[in-house]
Amino acid sequence: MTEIRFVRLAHAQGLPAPRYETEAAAGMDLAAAVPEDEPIMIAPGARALVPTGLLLQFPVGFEAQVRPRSGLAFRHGVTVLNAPGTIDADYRGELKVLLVNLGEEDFLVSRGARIAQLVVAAVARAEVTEADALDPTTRGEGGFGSTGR
Ligand SMILES: O=c1ccn([C@H]2C[C@H](O)[C@@H](COP(=O)(O)OP(=O)(O)OP(=O)(O)O)O2)c(=O)[nH]1
Repeated sequence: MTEIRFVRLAHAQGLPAPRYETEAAAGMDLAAAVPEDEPIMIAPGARALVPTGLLLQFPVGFEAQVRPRSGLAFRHGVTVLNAPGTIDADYRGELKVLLVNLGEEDFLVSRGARIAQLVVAAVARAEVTEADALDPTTRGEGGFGSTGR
């Protein structure tokens, strides 16, 4: 199994560590590391960068994706603006979650609220080469609903 190491910054002390909630869950919930007395208010249409107080390390060849939680999206219209957020294997900064409120009411992010989930995934890296032409295919330039017409 891939090891994902994390460091908890001072403002995340006391919050639950990222972990899989069920045996085969794909994502680990991320908790908001905002001060108890300073929740973040996200007005309708507004966005906020929410700290998690976590530094992550995982092997090269993997990424971590920050994805929305469906319950928050369904109940409040709150989602991850840049979903899936990409956490690079060489990033050593704090993991942050960019939330947007697409709902019609203010949304309050309290300390410890589970705001998003983290999915670790293998990534392929490609060697990029420039060419004069590409190999022909049956599809050719067809796209955007071209099949079945
Ligand atoms: O939701 C996110 C997305 C990114 N990051 C961190 C980890 C990632 O490795 C780094 C850079 O992200 P990205 O490549 O998406 O940002 P960019 O806008 O292209 O900035 P940069 O020039 O720093 O790559 O920011 C987060 O903490 N949360």
